[in-house]
Amino acid sequence: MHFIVYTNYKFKTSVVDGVEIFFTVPMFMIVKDLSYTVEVKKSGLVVVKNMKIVGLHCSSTDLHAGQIALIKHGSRLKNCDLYFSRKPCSTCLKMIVNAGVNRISYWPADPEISLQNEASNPMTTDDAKLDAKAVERLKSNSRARVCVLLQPLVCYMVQFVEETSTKFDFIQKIAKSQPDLNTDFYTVCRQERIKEYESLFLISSEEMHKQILMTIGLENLCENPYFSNLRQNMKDLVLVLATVAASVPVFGCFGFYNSESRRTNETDHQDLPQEIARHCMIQARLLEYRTEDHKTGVGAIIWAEEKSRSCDGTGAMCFVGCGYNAFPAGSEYADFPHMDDKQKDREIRKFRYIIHAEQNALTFRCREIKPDERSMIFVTKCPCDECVPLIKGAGIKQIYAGDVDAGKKKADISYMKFGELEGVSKFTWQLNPLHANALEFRDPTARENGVQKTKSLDDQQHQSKKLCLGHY
Ligand SMILES: O=c1ccn([C@H]2C[C@H](O)[C@@H](COP(=O)(O)OP(=O)(O)OP(=O)(O)O)O2)c(=O)[nH]1
Repeated sequence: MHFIVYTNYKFKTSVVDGVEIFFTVPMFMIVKDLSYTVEVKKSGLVVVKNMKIVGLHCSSTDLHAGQIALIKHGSRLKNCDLYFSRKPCSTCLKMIVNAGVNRISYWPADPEISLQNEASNPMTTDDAKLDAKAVERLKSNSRARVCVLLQPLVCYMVQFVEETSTKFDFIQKIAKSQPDLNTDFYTVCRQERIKEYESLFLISSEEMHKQILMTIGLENLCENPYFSNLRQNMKDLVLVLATVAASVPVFGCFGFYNSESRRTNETDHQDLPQEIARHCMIQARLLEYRTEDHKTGVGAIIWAEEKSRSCDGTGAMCFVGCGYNAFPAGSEYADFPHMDDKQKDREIRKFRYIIHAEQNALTFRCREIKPDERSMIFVTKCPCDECVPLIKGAGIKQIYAGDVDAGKKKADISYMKFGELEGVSKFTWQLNPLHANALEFRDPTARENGVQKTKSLDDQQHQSKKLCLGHY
C-alpha cells in the first residue's frame, strides 16, 4: 500500500505493508462529514477491493453504512476491505461477515449503535449491551479481521501536508486577488477546520474515551503507552484532514463557478451546491498525496447524480471512480524516468509514462458513466490536452478544477484544450462572477483596463455579510 515519505523537499511513495490508513481514514471522515443533520452523527464507509476504492457510502436516516454496503455491493463484498467511521453494530457485522469480507477497520471514537434500539441511549440499555456482546462473538468467530487500523504517520507528514496545502493553487489565487489582506487567512481557515473536525472525530475527555474503548472491547488500548499513542495518531490524522480541507476554503465569494456567459436550465449543466463541490474537491486533494510523481501530485474523483435519491446517505450522489497520477499499475519504483520538462533530454522525462489522475479514475472506475445522469469529475489541476478528450468522450457532463495552467503550452504537456472545450460545463475556482459583476455595477472603478479588480477583504466583509470562514 502506498504511503508518502517526505524526502529532500520532494515526495516519493514507499510501500508500507497493508497500511491503508493515510488515505482511507481521512476519506471516510469526509464521507461522514457529508451528513447535514446535527442530531445524528452519521457514519461513513469506504469499500476497497484489490487496493482500489469501489464504494464511498454514508449512513442515512433509515439505514446504517454497513446495510447500505450490502445493498449496493451484495456478494461483491467478498474479499473487500471495509473502513468504518465507527464500530459496526451486530446487524451490519453479521451481514458483511457473511458476505466474506477480508478486513473490517473502524475509527475508535464512537461505540456501535444497536439497530434494535437506536432511539434510546445505546450506552445504557440492555439491548445495547447484548449487541456489543454479539459483535464481539461475531468478531472472534469470523474469518475477517476486525481491527483498529491506526498507525503513526510517517515523519514530517503533517509538516509536508501543511506546506503543500498553503501553496495549493486555490489559496494562492485568493492571496493574489486580495493583496491588501493583512491576516493569514489560510491559518484562520485551518484553525476553524481543526476545531470542527476535532469535535466531530475526537473525544476530548481521556476518561470518556477510555470508557468507550472498554465498551467496544478495546481494553488493551486503555493502558499507556498504547492509549496515548492511539490518541496522538488520531489527532495527527485529524490535523492532516483539516489541513487539506483548509486548502479548499470557505472564503468570501470564492468557489467553483462557470465563467462562460451561457446560462442554461438543463440540469446536466447546473452547478452543484458549493459545499458539495468543495467536499468532493477535498477528496481529490487527499488522493493527490498518493502520487508517484516527485514534483506534481494530482487527484481526481468522479461522482454521478442518479435520477432519484438512493438509499445511501450521500443522497442521489453516487461514487464512480477515483485516481491519482502514477506510473502504470504494478510498476516498481525506478522502472520509469522521473524527470520533468526542465531536463534537456526529452527521452529521460516522465511524461510519456505517467498515467494521469483522470486516466486512472476512468480506467479503474467501478460503475458505468450513464448518458442520462449528471456525472462530474473533480480534479486538483487543470485537465491537460491528453485528458480533456477522454473526459468528454466518456460522457462526463461537468468538470470542477483549478485553471492555473489553462492555456499553457509546456514542453511535454499542454493545457490548451480545456479553454476551448464545449459541451462539458467547466467550474473553476474563482471569485463568484455574479458578485464581481455586482461590484462593477455599483463601482465602475472596479475594472482597470477591462480587467476585473477584486475588492480587499475589508471591503468584501463590509459589502457582503456572506464571509463565513469555516462555516457552511
Ligand atoms: O490533466 C492532468 C495533467 C497533468 N497530470 C499530471 C501528470 C504529471 O505527473 C504532472 C505534470 O504536471 P505539470 O504539467 O505541472 O508538469 P510538472 O511536473 O510540474 O513539470 P514542469 O513544471 O517542469 O512542466 O501532472 C495529471 O495527472 N492530469
